Amino acid sequence: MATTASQTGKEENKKRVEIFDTEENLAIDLAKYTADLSDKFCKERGAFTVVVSGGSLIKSLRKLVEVDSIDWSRWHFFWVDERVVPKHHEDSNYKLAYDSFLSKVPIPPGNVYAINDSLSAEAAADDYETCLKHLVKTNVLRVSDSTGFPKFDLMLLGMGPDGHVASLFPGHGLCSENKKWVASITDSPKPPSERITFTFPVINSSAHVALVVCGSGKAEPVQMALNKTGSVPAGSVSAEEELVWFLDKPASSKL
Ligand SMILES: O=C(O)[C@H](O)[C@@H](O)[C@H](O)[C@H](O)COP(=O)(O)O
Repeated sequence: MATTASQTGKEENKKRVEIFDTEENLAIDLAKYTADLSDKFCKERGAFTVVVSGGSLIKSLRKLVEVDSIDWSRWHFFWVDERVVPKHHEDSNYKLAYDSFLSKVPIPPGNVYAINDSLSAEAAADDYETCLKHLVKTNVLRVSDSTGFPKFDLMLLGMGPDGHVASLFPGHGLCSENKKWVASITDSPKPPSERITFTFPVINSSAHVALVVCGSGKAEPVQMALNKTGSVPAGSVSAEEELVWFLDKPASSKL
């Protein structure tokens, strides 16, 4: 059972907060939310562009693999950030998503866009950006009319205990990067230190963003992000259609 903040009049334009008694119920609702958007975009444009983070978000996608109605052949799958390690390294977000999700659903392998793991962080970021620009040219990926940045249909993001999203960390200069679509970082405070990450203009040009946050250890940054009582990167996340926060009770305990 979820409590929607919009029922309490807290809804701001294009932002909704859903609070769940358990992570299990959150995962069930997240699967339905994602499947509904997949149906919508597959009907509207014959494709569905989905971006995931690493971390515990992938575990919360487990119920999605049980949804029979999804047309996986239309999915195009991306990462909002990735560690610059070999694809099958234990720190790889590709490996994390493959083992828990991609290996269980029939998304065409050519529609799964992993980084080129033979490149340096900087070259891998440029290479990923080139890949996105090609997908814009071939109309797989839309561009936002208002920002000119790529407009993914759905981003499914986690948030760190310091309020970071993707690999955009508090106080890091990358949080204000407003030209690049994909940037590299070599001093990530969360190991491993070398990563690539989408920038905020790309994240915030998404049609839909789901910020999935569980556990009492994140209650403080959730409160800071939602009540604007402090600046954490997650507080800067927005979406062109709708941003939905999926919280379990412990993560919402300071709201
Ligand atoms: O590559 C990464 O490290 C992730 O993309 C990162 O942004 C993650 O989403 C947060 O750190 C939350 O991770 P947890 O949910 O596991 O705390």
